[in-house]
Amino acid sequence: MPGLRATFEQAVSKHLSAAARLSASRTAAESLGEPAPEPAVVNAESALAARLTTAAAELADTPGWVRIGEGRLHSGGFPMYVPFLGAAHLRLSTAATDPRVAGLIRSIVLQALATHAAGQARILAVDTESVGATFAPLRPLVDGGIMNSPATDTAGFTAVLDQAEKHVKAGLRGEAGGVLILAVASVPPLSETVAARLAALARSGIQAGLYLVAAGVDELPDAVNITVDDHMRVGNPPRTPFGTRDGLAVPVAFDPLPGNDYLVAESHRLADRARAAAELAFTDLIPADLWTDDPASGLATMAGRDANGPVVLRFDDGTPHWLIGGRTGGGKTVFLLDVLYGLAARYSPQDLSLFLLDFKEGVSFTEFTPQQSDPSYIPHARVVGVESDREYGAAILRELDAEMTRRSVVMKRHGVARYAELRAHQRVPRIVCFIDEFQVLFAGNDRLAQEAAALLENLARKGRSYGVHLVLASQTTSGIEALYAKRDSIFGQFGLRVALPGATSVLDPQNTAAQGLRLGEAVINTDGGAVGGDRKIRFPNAQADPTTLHRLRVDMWQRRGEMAPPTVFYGYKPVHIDDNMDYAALVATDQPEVMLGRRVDAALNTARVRLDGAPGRHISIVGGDDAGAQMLEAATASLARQRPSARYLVAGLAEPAVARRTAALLGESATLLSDPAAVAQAISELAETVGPTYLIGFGLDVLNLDMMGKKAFSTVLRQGPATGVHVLGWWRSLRRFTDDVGGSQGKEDVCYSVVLNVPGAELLGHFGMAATSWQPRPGRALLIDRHANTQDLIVPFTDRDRYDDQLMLG
Ligand SMILES: Nc1ncnc2c1ncn2[C@@H]1O[C@H](COP(=O)(O)OP(=O)(O)OP(=O)(O)O)[C@@H](O)[C@H]1O
Repeated sequence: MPGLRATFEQAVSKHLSAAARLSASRTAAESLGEPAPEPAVVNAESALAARLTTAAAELADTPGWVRIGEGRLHSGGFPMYVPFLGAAHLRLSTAATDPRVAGLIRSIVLQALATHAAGQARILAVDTESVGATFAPLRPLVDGGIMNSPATDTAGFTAVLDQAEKHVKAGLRGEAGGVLILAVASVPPLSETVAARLAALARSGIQAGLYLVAAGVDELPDAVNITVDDHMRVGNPPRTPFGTRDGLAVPVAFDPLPGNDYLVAESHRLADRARAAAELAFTDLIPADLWTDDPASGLATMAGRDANGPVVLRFDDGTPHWLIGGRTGGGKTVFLLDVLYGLAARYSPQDLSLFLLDFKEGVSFTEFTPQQSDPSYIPHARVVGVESDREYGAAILRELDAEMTRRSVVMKRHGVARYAELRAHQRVPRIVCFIDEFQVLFAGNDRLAQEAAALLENLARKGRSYGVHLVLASQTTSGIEALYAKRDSIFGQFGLRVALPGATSVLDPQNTAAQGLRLGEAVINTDGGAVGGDRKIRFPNAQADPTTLHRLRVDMWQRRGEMAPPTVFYGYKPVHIDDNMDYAALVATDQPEVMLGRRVDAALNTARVRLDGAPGRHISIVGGDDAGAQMLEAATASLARQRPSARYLVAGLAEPAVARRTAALLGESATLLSDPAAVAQAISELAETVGPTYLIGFGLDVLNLDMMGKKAFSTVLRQGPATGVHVLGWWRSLRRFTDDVGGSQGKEDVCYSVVLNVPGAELLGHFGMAATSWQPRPGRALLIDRHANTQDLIVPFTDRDRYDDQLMLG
């Protein structure tokens, strides 16, 4: 029987130690009924030995074979290996309540892990009759995430069967990564149902990457049967090269039990190895070729890996929006960089747009904007807002909402209903809008909060059809709960949850998967946070590899073509008129538009108001904040460029230094008046003047005009614009301003007001209801246009130094 001989040789080749090899081969030949090799036939024996040595070397590192003990031959022993992973299950007739069997199971588990590539094999342990004692020395495997906490009761055993079945199902679909070993050290008497489940697992396991080593069970299909009494006997292994019908002819002695220290140390080694293997490098997340993926059916990027392999996160119909939670310092910035670089590398800027908003000092988006020190940036970014105002957030949401409307019009025209179909007609990008500390949008529970909630809800509901995706993140429980409390219906749209260390409420309250997460780990749940839908991943630290990051960014930036840089809003930065492109472009005109600052709208337009001949064309700046003086200076500078030959009367009643600077800027066309009486006199003359003349009033509240003065001022305000006379004045008190314009009768005579640090409630009398939600804050102003009936948040033009000082102090 040459086949039998060959197979036995193969088995033996695996089993023999170098020392035993020659004598074992002689015995092997005997056991096959062949004539024992003549001691004299040294040449033949040497030839066999050489063949065995070669074969053994080839097989030495073959994963899957495990040593169970020492095969006993007449003339000595040899290491006894049996085929396991990749070939068969193992059934031991006695449970691990027999310490020798317990030792064997531990040994098999460790060998199975050791002969597989790190991270490629995992253990599901069951030990109901010894309360898990069999696996106790292997505890580091549990901590390393490659073994479960052993099931010690029937319920636990059932749960393990569920998991094994899940693995088999995934394996049969070709989706399971790695090998799963179901190590049953002991079980309670099996009910018929449970026995049938175990048998079914065994039958389908081998083709699906599940292997059982089961002790104390009566039957197991496709298993190498090992009968235990004084020693072991290896029964007929199925589908293996082991030959005889009765199994292997040699008895097998148990190996001596290794010490606990060895088991613990080996478990640590394997766990560490698995951890190291689970560690992806940032470069593993980035595809070899840039911008080759098609966004039609969704966006996908690799975020990290778990024991089953790489974990890919998607924006698609199943998980159109994501919700991320984690404490400060929990790794959110790093996780986001992984994801955003991953996406940006896969999809071109024509196929993916990024809108990035941050409402508190959190994630910084320097990678997405040109910096002075590094002009390269990720060209997918369309909007970047850092420490943004709620108003800016709402403006961006409105912009996205409008984009959905635009897309819906095109889709209707083509009679299609899905983004993928729209792409067949028009190459519009998918949009990912990331909002950090999104709950700030809802703060205040005012009109703006309601609008933001409604916009978010609409985007969350309809976004998937139009290729618009939201990623909301928060560091606080209350942040996440704010979303839930706002509209339950929004919460449900966030199918993909990412829990980073310290995350509390992104997962279902019953779901404890995020407990004990460490930095660099996250729980990914694609089932809306429900228990059981979790994958615990490790993600690489993008910041640890700045060189690669930079190279990738420069590469993308150089390919950006016509792609314009994003609109950038740094909420904490002052804006200076000298940096404003519109200011730089001003030319002389008799229809001047005075520039006051930057609007907090999606396009971050310059805030400008027209000073033409229509009634009310004056500007009041109201509030004690000395930003008022600086804004007036900037406004005057913008006016001077358009009206270089006009007359300017500069009243320096407050902030005299700024007033002087302003007069100096205007040159010969300016008259600086520092005395209230002189200013009052000038006003009465203005009432008779024909323009173009501008009164630039620093601290008009000082005037305290008498009856005549008030009358003259009213005349200037009411009739001035028609004759080319306009007032640009700063009042440090609202009361003085309303008084100077003649109370409610004069309200309409000044149609533009910029309110600084005057609380909204105080504005009611003069400006009406709409302005009362104004909350004064440094670096912001409310621009009220009475005639257009608008109130808009602006960042007023101020001096650079002032805010630099403040920032340094802060
Ligand atoms: N995957 C990782 N591997 C190793 N270290 C990490 C990983 N992710 C984060 N870290 C470490 O944790 C630190 C904090 O991470 P990160 O800045 O991303 O947190 P954050 O949640 O954004 O914090 P904050 O909101 O306070 O800025 C990083 O500087 C880094 O040292």
